[in-house]
Amino acid sequence: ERSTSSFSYSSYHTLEEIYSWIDNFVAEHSNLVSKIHIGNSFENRSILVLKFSTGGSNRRAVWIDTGIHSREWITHATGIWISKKIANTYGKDHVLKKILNAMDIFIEIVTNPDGFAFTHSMNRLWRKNKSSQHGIACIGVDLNRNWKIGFGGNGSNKNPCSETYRGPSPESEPEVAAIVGFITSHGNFKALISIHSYSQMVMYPYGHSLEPVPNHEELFNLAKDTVKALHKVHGIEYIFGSISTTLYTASGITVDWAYDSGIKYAFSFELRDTGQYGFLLPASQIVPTAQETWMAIRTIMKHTLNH
Ligand SMILES: O=C(NO)N[C@H](Cc1ccccc1)C(=O)O
Ligand SMILES: [Zn+2]
Repeated sequence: ERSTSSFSYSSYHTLEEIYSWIDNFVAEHSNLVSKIHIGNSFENRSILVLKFSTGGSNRRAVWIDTGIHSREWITHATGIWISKKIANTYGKDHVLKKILNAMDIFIEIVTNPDGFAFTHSMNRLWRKNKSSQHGIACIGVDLNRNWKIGFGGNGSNKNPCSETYRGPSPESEPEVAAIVGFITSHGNFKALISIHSYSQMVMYPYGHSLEPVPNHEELFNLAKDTVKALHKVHGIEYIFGSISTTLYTASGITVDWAYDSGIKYAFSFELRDTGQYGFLLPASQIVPTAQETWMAIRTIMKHTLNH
């Protein structure tokens, strides 16, 4: 379509529809939003990031990624809705105004484009990317096991047929290498939120070890405030804590790399629901889920701004 006004924020969309929405959205909000191409996927699709900035140069930055696991469709839909929310309200939401006067926000909506296309074409429950290796029959690497901190540890799998296959080496996957390159060369990211579904959780490092991170008390309290802000919107209950103690050991994950790279406010969300629909969350829950997730993200950004 020519504009985002005909785009339904309460529906799930294909890769093509999301990419054309991105172009329309940037065109309609060019004073605040720009599109950055940070790399290409294994199957050579563009990897795109939205940058929200009111000026300055190399300001402190917040990173948000959705869709690293392609079947988690509620996360892409949430990323789209939140992008529109930021553009629509940064002039009147005083907290958001303060955040954007001092920091930039980067949102990568389709973090695993090849896998996402595959969930529309062949397999709705595909999780991994679509990389292949000569002589190996099974396809795809779990992009939440390919990061270099903790790579190869317990909680990741060396079998290419596994859903948590870590890949041949750290950052072997272009979808991961693109983010590592971008965040590392930028050098001023202060917070990262990697968004998954489902289980309704707000979690922080480490996933690869039971050892608490140095600022674990601060992260515990911030996670508590975050789930409280989320609950206030529609009464949805989230649990929170470190990944390894709240869920299980997971190695080579996004937030452990981010934390180890100096991003002290690194979180992973698991959105709705708790298993009734799981990855097949009805489209009727997109807007409510995005509304409550926005208040959670806003809480973390506000804390980052003030610390
Ligand atoms: O896959 C999902 N949820 O979609 N989550 C689990 C647990 C998790 C979540 C966040 C960070 C690390 C680990 C996973 O195995 O990756
Ligand atoms: Zn996931």
